[in-house]
Amino acid sequence: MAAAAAKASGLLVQRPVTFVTGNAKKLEEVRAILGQSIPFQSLKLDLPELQGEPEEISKEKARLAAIQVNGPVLVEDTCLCFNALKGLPGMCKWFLQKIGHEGLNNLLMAYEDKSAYALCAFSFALGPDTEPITFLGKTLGKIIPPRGPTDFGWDPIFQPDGYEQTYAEMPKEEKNKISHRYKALEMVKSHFAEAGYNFQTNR
Ligand SMILES: O=P(O)(O)OP(=O)(O)OP(=O)(O)OC[C@H]1O[C@@H](n2cnc3c(O)ncnc32)[C@H](O)[C@@H]1O
Ligand SMILES: [Mg+2]
Repeated sequence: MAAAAAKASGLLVQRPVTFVTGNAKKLEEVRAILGQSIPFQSLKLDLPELQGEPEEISKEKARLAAIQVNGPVLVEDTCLCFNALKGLPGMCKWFLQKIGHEGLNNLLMAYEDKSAYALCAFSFALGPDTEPITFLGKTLGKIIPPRGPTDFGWDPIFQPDGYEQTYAEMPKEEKNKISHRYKALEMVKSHFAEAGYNFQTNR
């Protein structure tokens, strides 16, 4: 709706888009994936670790971020989901911090099925008074004992289907071509192109 309105009126949005996250590694990937395609500024803010369905968490993050920024925001919520556990643990930041890579492997010890998926839900809101729109990206893979650098979340224990390397072992450019985040951002890009937003980059 908001997108259609923006297009129909050739809406010039008086503010830049702000990507809100407390996670520097996410920001790095979003920058690399978007390049110059969507100019944005970033704001480091620790939004609450909400519970619920990924799409709903992401939308709520966007609502909270739009209130703080009082302008257009982009946020994302990412989770690692185990098929044997019917999509759990869903993974919030604290869960990973407490249980660690080994704990996550142990969770699956009792199951033969080690398959999993990484799910990324981006949400975009034009401002505090508009309903956020959500874009999902999903990459299938499996959970393995950790391999590779440990600087980004659960990357060392997630091996995408069709690859012999974990996300952590892959060159960044490779991850950014197949990742859950990349797929969701492709949809964000299409939406922005279709809506024809014209964001002002200075206030
Ligand atoms: O401020 P936000 O954007 O919420 O940043 P966050 O670090 O809290 O991020 P999430 O709640 O979306 O993510 C939950 C956990 O998943 C981790 N994570 C997110 N994306 C990841 C990726 O692409 N690879 C590995 N771990 C990731 C992240 O480090 C957290 O520990
Ligand atoms: Mg979070």
